[in-house]
Amino acid sequence: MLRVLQIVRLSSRCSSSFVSRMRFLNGLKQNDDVCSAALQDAHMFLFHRLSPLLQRNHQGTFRTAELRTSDVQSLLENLGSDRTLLQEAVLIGCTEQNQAQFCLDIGGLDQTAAEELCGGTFVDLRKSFFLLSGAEAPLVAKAQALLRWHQTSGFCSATGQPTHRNQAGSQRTCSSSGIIYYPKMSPVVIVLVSDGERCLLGRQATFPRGLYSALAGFCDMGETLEETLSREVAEEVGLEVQSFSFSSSQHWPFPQSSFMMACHASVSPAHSQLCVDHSELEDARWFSQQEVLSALQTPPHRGGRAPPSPWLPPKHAVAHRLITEWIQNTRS
Ligand SMILES: NC(=O)C1=CN([C@@H]2O[C@H](COP(=O)(O)OP(=O)(O)OC[C@H]3O[C@@H](n4cnc5c(N)ncnc54)[C@H](O)[C@@H]3O)[C@@H](O)[C@H]2O)C=CC1
Ligand SMILES: [Mg+2]
Repeated sequence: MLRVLQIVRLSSRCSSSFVSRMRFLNGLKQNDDVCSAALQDAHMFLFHRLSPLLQRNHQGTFRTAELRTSDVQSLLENLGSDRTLLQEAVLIGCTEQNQAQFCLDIGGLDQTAAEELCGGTFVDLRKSFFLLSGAEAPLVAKAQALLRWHQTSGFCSATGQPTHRNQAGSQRTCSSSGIIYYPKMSPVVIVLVSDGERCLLGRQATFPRGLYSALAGFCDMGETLEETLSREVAEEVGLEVQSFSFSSSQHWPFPQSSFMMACHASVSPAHSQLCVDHSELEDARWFSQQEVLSALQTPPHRGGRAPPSPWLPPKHAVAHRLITEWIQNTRS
């Protein structure tokens, strides 16, 4: 109990609300009692078999359903589940007012009944990620990644024995060996290559028709960011990078959690002849500023009619940010 009070006092004494929130969250991860107390009055993000619950408002835009712990408790009772399912909730963040945010997957319960009771729909993450705006999309992606990790990490890979989670869901421990497991992400470098005048975009055969994006590749064990970047560009399009700069990063939930590190890179215009590895990319091409600018100005493609060419990644993707930064930098 003393520890609980210390964490609450430590958080509330801090002058910066950001520092206070980070200390509060860290306290919840470290202390199961504090976390259990926070779970009793928290914001809850509901999932059904890893699809988040969304509601449509009067303007036709989508939001995550705003549920509190007490709403979820009533829902579980109405669906004939016992309240202990709530203990499977996973901590994902906290509001500006230091109110904890948790997610919970109720995949074992009746989906249609849950949707009727909540007035919403469970929407596949690939779709919901692009329907949501602002801070909601990354929060839902994070929640789904954590829920998926718990669903696939029930046993220790060294002993085969069950693992048990802490209350926050930030780690799992093997009941036999004591090995601690943490949620896993794969580091990926994504790079927009330019020759000064044009930028290089490529597409995999599995991309939707017309979609071109920046080059991307998983980091090999032991590689630095710059080594991955140079290797991927060499492997995929046969070019040698001269220089690069870091732009920003993003957690990307598809197909599984990746940590995307986004960079700009330049190659010499005298050595810009592409030699595409077609086992990795269906196509890769240089695009002029004008082509990229008009693709950026095309309204989002919603299916039906033919897609624009090139069709660029949506705003939530860090590839979109790289492309808009390149346009700004080359025009200024
Ligand atoms: N957020 C964004 O703007 C964008 C994100 N991406 C993401 O970047 C990621 C990497 O891009 P790719 O060109 O597919 O990578 P890639 O060029 O490294 O090729 C994928 C292949 O790498 C191998 N691989 C090595 N380590 C792996 C790991 N940890 N997980 C899975 N496969 C591994 C597999 O054989 C796989 O088929 C993809 O998951 C994709 O979704 C790609 C473009 C834009
Ligand atoms: Mg690649």
